[in-house]
Amino acid sequence: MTTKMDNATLVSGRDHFPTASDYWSLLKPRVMSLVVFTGAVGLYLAPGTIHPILAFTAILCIAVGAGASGCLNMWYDADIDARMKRTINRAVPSGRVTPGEALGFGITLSVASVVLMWLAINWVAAALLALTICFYVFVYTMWLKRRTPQNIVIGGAAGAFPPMIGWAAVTGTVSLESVLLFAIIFFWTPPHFWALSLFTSEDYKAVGVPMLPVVSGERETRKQILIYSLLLAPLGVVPWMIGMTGAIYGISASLLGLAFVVQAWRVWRERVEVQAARGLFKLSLLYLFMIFIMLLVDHVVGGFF
Ligand code: HEM
Ligand SMILES: CC(C)=CCC/C(C)=C/CC/C(C)=C/COP(=O)(O)OP(=O)(O)O
Repeated sequence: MTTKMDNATLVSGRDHFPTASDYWSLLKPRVMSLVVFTGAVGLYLAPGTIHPILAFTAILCIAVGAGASGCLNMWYDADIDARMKRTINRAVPSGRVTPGEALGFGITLSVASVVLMWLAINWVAAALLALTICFYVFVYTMWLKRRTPQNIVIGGAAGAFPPMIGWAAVTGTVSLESVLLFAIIFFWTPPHFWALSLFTSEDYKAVGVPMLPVVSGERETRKQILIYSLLLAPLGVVPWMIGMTGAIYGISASLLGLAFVVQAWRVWRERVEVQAARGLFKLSLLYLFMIFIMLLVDHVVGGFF
């Protein structure tokens, strides 16, 4: 008896058609949820008003554009993802989605998100979204990731744009406040990623990706993590200092910054101890989430006084 799967194999030469969940996984949904959240907060904080349906559309465009760029990243990196423990089960290297399907999906969603942002919102937000997608795909993924240990610092800028996109969706402009939100994520990204790379550097080494611990060693990475954390902590408080937020945010950001520096210091002192690095990676996610939550809370509560 011929089963459904046998028929599929006969027709296509493969034993598995991609499911909706395979396509969903191409959007890197967990990572992108925080990206989209920072974009939504940028939109909410921006001065001015936007119709709720347009606000929803703008956030949807950021989500789809972010997911699409993650998909193109996984299409391009399928060769190295297939040789790393952390990524071997991704949809393309495991064969659940063909490279052609991933490429088509990523391009279609990228173009759709930018065009919709342009038509429904404004050209500044659309241009910033297009720039972000191109930065992640061309500058980070295709150019810097495999060439320099500064890949994260320069290429990581892509992940910092979403609040500026959200802000521009309301105002049609780029302003000091939105650049400040960009800067916070920009300085957050190196410690976020290098903490992780301290305990996954063997993978990167095996596939020849020049992440900082692979090229400059663990000690230098721990030093760089501490330096960026010392820059990030005060930067996180600047929105309060320039009067963009109130004390609720200012005090929260100070405490979060302090916790970040203390953990970065532990990573620096405890050398090969992976627990501290794992702790810093987790704290980095909590830090960024809480910073943006507190921006929201401060804005909402501040509005009552
Ligand atoms: C070049 C910049 C960045 C690099 C290289 C990077 C790298 C990574 C890696 C390798 C992971 C592990 C995820 C996995 O297992 O697939 C991760 C996790 C994560 N990253 Fe980043 N990241 C960057 C920027 C960002 C940005 C800008 C955000 C959000 C604003 C972000 C949010 C997250 C989240 C939420 C997770 C946890 C996902 C989970 O629980 O599986 N990352 N990051
Ligand atoms: C709106 C918009 C377009 C947003 C894009 C946001 C963005 C660039 C986020 C970067 C997030 C990320 C997971 C980078 C890791 O790439 P990697 O290839 O080093 O990680 P991997 O090894 O897990 O694939």
